[in-house]
Amino acid sequence: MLAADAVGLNLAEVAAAARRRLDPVHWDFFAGGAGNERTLRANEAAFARRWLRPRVLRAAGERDLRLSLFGSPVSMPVLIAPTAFHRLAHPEGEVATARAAADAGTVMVVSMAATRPVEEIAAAGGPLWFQLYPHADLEFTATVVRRAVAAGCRALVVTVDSPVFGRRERDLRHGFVDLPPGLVCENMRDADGRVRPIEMNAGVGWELIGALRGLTSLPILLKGVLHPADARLAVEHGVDGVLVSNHGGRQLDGALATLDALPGVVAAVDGRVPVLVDGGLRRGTDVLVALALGATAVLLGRPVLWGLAVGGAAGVRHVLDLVRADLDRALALVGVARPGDLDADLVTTGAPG
Ligand SMILES: Cc1cc2nc3c(=O)[nH]c(=O)nc-3n(C[C@H](O)[C@H](O)[C@H](O)COP(=O)(O)O)c2cc1C
Ligand SMILES: O=C(O)C(=O)c1ccccc1
Repeated sequence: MLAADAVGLNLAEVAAAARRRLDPVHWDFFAGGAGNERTLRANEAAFARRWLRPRVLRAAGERDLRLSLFGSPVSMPVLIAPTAFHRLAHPEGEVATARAAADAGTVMVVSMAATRPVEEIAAAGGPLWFQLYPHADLEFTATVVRRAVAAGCRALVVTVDSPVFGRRERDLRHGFVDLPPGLVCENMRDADGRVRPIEMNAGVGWELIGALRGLTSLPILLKGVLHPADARLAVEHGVDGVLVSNHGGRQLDGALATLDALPGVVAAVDGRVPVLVDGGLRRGTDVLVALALGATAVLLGRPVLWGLAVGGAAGVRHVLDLVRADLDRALALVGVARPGDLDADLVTTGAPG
């Protein structure tokens, strides 16, 4: 274990420690967002606008954070979001992240842009889900999906907020356009073993869901839904879960904060499938607010990268442990034992009433 004071008492301190260690170009790649980074800032700011209105004398007793998601048992409703290029943060890359997820008893969503082969990531422990960018070449997509399934991934997370790549000015300033020599997207190999470039696909429509259904019987989650109408369409097309996300502010700058999008999506889905959310969660109390507003679970993106940069698997574990302890304490303080028992009336914007 890492000494807490060497890594940070909270995620902001872990971020500061990571910043001291990382190449500034890589820090900016991880930390940055699209355009003016309005959406990047809005994700965190949305939590700061919510206030908790705890209940007292509820005799809630010991907390129990466990739940099961699409057949994967998890020790808490906090998962690891798919993020690209973990070897820029630590030489062991995604394998270290997976070991921490397994130790903490949660799901790691493996990015299609991972820098370690999915088989090696899976050998470090599970459960894993696999994130997919819809590729124009369905045969190539099929190759990638078959490989992820064979490695043991238990769900597909299809990212739909990226018909084109967001414009990230920090990366443009640095001229950071690709992985350094020696690192590749190991899971982008086609049937001949050649590494394909990550491609965005602006030509894809709702027929994608049916096409993916033809490739696998795994649960399919749609990542990057903000509009209630799309949430409704997703359910009508038979997706198994909806992930409210604006890609951590890295795609459409000006997109609303995910916490502000969440209630509309939750209402549209109306309990038919689980709704997950990511973006700007930095405290157990943020997790609590997202769950109270209707999320079944949340995902962490950048904080996991900060932990990885600071201490490899132990650093990621530290991040997950901090959030778990913080969530447990926050639940006790609002008088709730199980995340599923949280209610929206525990959260207010501070308006009178
Ligand atoms: C460096 C970085 C790389 C990312 N790579 C991917 C990716 O490959 N696929 C994807 O669906 N989302 C990707 N995301 C978005 C995350 O899955 C997630 O939506 C976002 O980071 C959540 O916000 P947070 O970082 O504020 O927790 C990436 C985010 C970051 C910061
Ligand atoms: O999705 C991202 O945000 C991201 O940064 C990325 C970078 C390279 C390949 C794929 C995704």
